[in-house]
Amino acid sequence: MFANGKRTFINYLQIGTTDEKSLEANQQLFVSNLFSFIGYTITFILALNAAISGTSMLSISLFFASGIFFFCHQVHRFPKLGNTISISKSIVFINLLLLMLYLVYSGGVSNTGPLWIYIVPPVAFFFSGLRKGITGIAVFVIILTVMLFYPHETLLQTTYTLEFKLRLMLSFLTVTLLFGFYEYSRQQSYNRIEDLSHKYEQQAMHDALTNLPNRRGMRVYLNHEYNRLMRSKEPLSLLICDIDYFKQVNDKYFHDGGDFVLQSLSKFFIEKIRQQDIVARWGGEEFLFLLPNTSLKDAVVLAEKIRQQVEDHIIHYKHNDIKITISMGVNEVTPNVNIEQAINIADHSLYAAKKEGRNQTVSADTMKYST
Ligand SMILES: Nc1nc2c(ncn2[C@@H]2O[C@H](COP(=O)(O)OP(=O)(O)OP(=O)(O)O)[C@@H](O)[C@H]2O)c(=O)[nH]1
Repeated sequence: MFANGKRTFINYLQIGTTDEKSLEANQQLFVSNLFSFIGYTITFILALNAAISGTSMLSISLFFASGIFFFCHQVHRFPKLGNTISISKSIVFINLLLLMLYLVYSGGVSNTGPLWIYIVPPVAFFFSGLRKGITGIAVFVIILTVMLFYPHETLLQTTYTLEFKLRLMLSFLTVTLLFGFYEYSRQQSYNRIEDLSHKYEQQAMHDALTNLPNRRGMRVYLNHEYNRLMRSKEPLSLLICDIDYFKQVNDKYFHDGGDFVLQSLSKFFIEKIRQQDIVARWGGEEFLFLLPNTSLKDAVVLAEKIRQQVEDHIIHYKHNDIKITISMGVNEVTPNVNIEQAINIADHSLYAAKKEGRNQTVSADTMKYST
């Protein structure tokens, strides 16, 4: 029973949250709903209290404010209105400021109205962030100062002692400063976490040795280009490349020498491809090229060009001149096969190139293009 009530209440506070929205947006919505809920509940109780005390103007104002807070919660039921989080946050904040100003102006019940103004700084910073929050609070402080210190209290319906007014302003500014500092530290931590998460995401998508995208990173590009192919029907080709007898490079120049060859070959590939092409380290000494807007025929021409240039290229490593060759398998991706099948077909072509004697390109249409 209690658990059911709790679930219903949480569901009520989750009005407007959807799976399509980001976690952060849903969290903001939840807190905004919670704030609206607290806002309309408390103002409603205060309104009743004011009505019982006979302060009808205050009671009407509080009922009105309560209604607006309630609207801010319910507005998320109407997504057609647009960005309901932004609408709700703005209205809640303006409503709160006006209500606080009215409480100071009227004195509220037994002149205790000004005690509520300390709600303003946390709400301002939560809803608007540091900069906009400070601006909102500055506007509030200016209006408040004018109201409180205007000669002969013309702008007040009640009277406060000068001591009270000075202490109210001073304590309000202190609370603002503390919340501002808290918000600043929170934002700094958030930015740091976001930078770190971006950095780790990049690391997870890239190969540490060559700095090329790794399998995981390449999958993102592959899916993106495959989806584009399905929409635009523009040609898309894959080229899979493997270094020949790489084990011998490792045996002769040790693992560091092998690593150096992988690094310089990666740089070499980057120089040879167009800006829209992607090359990834697909395995140990295997590279996968993704060539958008490229037909099978053009991909074979490019593969042959690269293969030839690698053959002619000399890698200088610790006074050694290292020469390597590569084998290539080429395939064009078509809408009737999925990306995995397309890679497999390119892999089979590579296997055929190896079997035929290496240092050559084999196209998926099984034609051999060079020796
Ligand atoms: N230095 C270095 N070597 C690697 C790395 N990843 C894989 N290798 C080596 O690459 C070699 C691949 O050897 P094989 O699969 O026998 O292939 P291969 O010698 O290139 O012969 P073929 O591919 O048949 O032409 C192995 O010795 C692996 O240890 C790496 O990151 N650095």
